[in-house]
Amino acid sequence: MHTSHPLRKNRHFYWGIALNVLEGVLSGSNFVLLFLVMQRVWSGTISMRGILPITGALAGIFALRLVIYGTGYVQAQIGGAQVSKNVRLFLGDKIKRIPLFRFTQGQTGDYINTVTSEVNNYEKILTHKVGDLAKNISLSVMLILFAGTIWLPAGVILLVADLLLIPALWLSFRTVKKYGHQKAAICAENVSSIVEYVNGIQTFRAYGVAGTKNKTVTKAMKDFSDISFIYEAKVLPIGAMLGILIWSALPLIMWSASTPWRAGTLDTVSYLLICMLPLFHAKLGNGIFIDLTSYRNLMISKGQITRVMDETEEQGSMEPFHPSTCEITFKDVDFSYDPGVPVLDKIGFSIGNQKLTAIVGDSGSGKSTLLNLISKYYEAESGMISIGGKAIGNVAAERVLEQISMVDQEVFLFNDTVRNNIRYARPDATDAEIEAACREANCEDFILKMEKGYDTPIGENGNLLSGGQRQRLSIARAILKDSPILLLDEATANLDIENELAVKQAITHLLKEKKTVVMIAHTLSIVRNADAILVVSNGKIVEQGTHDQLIAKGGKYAAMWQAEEQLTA
Ligand SMILES: Nc1ncnc2c1ncn2[C@@H]1O[C@H](COP(=O)(O)OP(=O)(O)OP(=O)(O)O)[C@@H](O)[C@H]1O
Repeated sequence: MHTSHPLRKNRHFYWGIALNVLEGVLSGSNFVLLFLVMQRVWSGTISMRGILPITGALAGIFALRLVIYGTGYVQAQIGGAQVSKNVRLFLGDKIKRIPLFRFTQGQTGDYINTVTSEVNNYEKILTHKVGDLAKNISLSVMLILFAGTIWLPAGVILLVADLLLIPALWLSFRTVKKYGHQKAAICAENVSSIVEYVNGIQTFRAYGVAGTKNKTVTKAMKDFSDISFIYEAKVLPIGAMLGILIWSALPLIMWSASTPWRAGTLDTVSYLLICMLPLFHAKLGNGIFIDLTSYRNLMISKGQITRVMDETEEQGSMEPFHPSTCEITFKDVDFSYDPGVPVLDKIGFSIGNQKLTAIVGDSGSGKSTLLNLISKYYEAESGMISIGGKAIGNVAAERVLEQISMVDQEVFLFNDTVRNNIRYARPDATDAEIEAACREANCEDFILKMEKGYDTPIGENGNLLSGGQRQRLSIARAILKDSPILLLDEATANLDIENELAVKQAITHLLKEKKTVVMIAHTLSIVRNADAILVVSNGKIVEQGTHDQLIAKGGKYAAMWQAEEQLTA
């Protein structure tokens, strides 16, 4: 998709720099003209006719600088915007290939921060910093050369003053290295905590913890301002010391040039001018110091961008994956989210092709983890998972997911119309197909009651809908996708009776088609008619069979069944 590396600078950027250098040189030439005027004033040869060409030249240079500045600015902006557009496109594409589990490891804030702030920072380097540096450095060189031409030692003194930038930058770069990375890490945490706060605002408010949670966000922000303060406090003295040392070129030149001036080998105008130049030169030196320090700081952003660009991508072949059957087999599968804390322990079982298999077990026993592994949300540590006899370890998650529809507790909806939210399941579906799926999923009633029916926007993450309505929309998506495997996390317990019935009816419609269904059941009544039931406990399958077989066995399932019967009696 991208022919060159997205961070590569383009010709607009180089044009921007070249024009900035030219502008710096032209600003320097003002001093030459000033020198000529001062010489004439001093020698008393100033006349209107003599001053006119100089004023004309000054005006000409001013106009030229204006044009060059404008063009350079525009070129740098275009160049920077193009690079940041390419970087953002590249990162967007890249994020698609980063293994899904990375997004649950607190990386989301990091990615958002990289794609937004860090890319902005990098753009700032290209559009402003490098151009400013090019201009200030070329003007500084002009001043040194001009001072040196008038009286060589003055040029040497200014050059030595500029060389002081080397130790000063060495010190400031060390500070940037030490605190800049901390600053970047805290900034990413900041974004994570804000994203979490905004996403969870309803829950936080519902439980009255919006204030407490807000404190977490405020703390994250305070941490950021603290580290920024420490950083500035460390860099500031270096800059101040450098400023004083560069400025000392003024008394030094004034004093050392007074000897040739008194001896008459240096004329008064030259003496005055080389005494004035260090003032401008010192200001430039400080500017260069500040710009290079912040350039180095902004380069941390480039490092962050490169880190995301180089992240390990999802492994697995993108070849089409069409298993002949949809029998799902786990063989000796081990898995842990955190190293050393096993969640699944040498688990093995088979889910029949086009059969309804229910998974039951205690909370935290590993039921959702099984679905996470089938959908390649996570990878097994060892052992083999296969679909239709084909190991999915070597197949890209995208390809495996083409065979799977998921209906789980967390329904993600886009800030778009009802129709488009369903269409994501199958982009080429017709309106009639979408509406049919919604009818099957018991959604039609509430959709048609909405102001614009299927074309009603449902707000960010569908926050204009109830929990049951969201679940039914996710079932409609699964019906529309019509994939051969269906992974279902039945969670109707937190719905009101009306919604629970509507969702259960929708699930019954969903199960009408012959599919391989793996259903996590939180209530056992729903699994009575399953072809097979797997009972999970502590990351192991402890029992399996039909409802009747397991009841007859009188083990864990039978105990769970009895407990539920007593509860509903
Ligand atoms: N992203 C994660 N990171 C670390 N540990 C996790 C993660 N997700 C789940 N776990 C842990 O793995 C274990 C199994 O979790 P899992 O969600 O598979 O259980 P479950 O049987 O589906 O539970 P429930 O019925 O409550 O949904 C639990 O101890 C849980 O704390």
